[in-house]
Amino acid sequence: MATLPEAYKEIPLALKHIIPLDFKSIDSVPDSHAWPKTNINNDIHVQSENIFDEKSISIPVVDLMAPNVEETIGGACQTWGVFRLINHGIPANLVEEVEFQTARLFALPSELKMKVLRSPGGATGYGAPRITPFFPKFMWHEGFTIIGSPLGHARELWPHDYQHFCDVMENYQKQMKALAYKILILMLKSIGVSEEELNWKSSSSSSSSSMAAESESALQLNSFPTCPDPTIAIGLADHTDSMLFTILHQSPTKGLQIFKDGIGWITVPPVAGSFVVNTGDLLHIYSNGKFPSVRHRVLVNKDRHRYSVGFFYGPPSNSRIAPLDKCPIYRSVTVKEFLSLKAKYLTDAISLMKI
Ligand SMILES: C=C1C[C@]23C[C@@]1(O)CC[C@H]2[C@@]12CCC[C@@](C)(C(=O)O1)[C@H]2[C@@H]3C(=O)O
Ligand SMILES: O=C(O)CCC(=O)C(=O)O
Ligand SMILES: [Fe+2]
Repeated sequence: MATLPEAYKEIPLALKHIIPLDFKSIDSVPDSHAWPKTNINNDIHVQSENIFDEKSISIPVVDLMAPNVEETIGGACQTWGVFRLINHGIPANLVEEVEFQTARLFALPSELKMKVLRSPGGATGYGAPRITPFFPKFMWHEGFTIIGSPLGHARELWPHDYQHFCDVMENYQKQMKALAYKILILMLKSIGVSEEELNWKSSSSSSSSSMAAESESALQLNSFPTCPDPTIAIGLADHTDSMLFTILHQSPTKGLQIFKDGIGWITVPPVAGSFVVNTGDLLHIYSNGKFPSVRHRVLVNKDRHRYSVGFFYGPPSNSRIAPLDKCPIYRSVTVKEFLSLKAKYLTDAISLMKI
């Protein structure tokens, strides 16, 4: 039974922080969504006026079938917090279907999408990013979160035609879960931890079985509509993801950027057939700081509506994670507890965990 939604119940959001703008009816950026230019342009790598040549800086590539995969994953997580995953085994037609269904959902009229609005203490459904209350301006984004079956919401959206959407999203989550487990084991092996040493247990579970069977995940469909003035709007503001790691598919329009110390913002363009995997806060704690969660953001585009699909993978929310190290620098924490801290303190949540 998924308990992730329970983790959000205690942290209700105001409706103004959940309801996205009706982007279809907009022909200029309203003040509520207009960010001071410096917030977006003071960084090294922005849109087309780049100081850096995009081709000269690229993130590491991890080939899941390569013999040295463990080493490349470890290196990428340690120095970048992000890598491009190839040879992952997820069928291209499934990914295409997911993207198609994502575009189909966001193309619905705003009144219909509002029928499946995330509730203030809810985790699933349509809405603005959870990080919205932390920023002075709103983001150029609408999302739809799925945890487990999207049946209830899909029925509301398409009363006579919901099954295919559900089949595609459920199949994708199932395949992503298996892929995520493989990635996790490789990440841990690279820091000398074996599959048997995975040390979290769901408090409701009587067995001491490892993560293979016990995990919780969320599928986040992201929509970044075309924007009349991308120089003053932001798709997703600077953030780190909360779970262990995220496996991301991007539609063929760039927008994602990661922040690298000493360099600045680096664009991570979409490459057909690959996923982008990025480290999250729980992995940061679990690896005792060896794999820091990576800061990233999303820029928007004047002519192309961009979509992305993130699979957020983590331990069960009632389980406790403790750093895998003889000298832990972070205290142990339940996933639920960490998500509440993140909802209250955002970027400071990790430092609050320091011993
Ligand atoms: C498990 C989750 C991670 C996430 C919150 C969520 O319940 C599903 C949506 C995820 C997302 C996607 C956009 C950025 C983000 C910070 C947000 O507001 O919602 C992440 C959340 C997260 O990683 O904390
Ligand atoms: O759209 C993207 O490329 C990234 C989305 C993202 O950061 C997220 O869903 O947390
Ligand atoms: Fe993210």
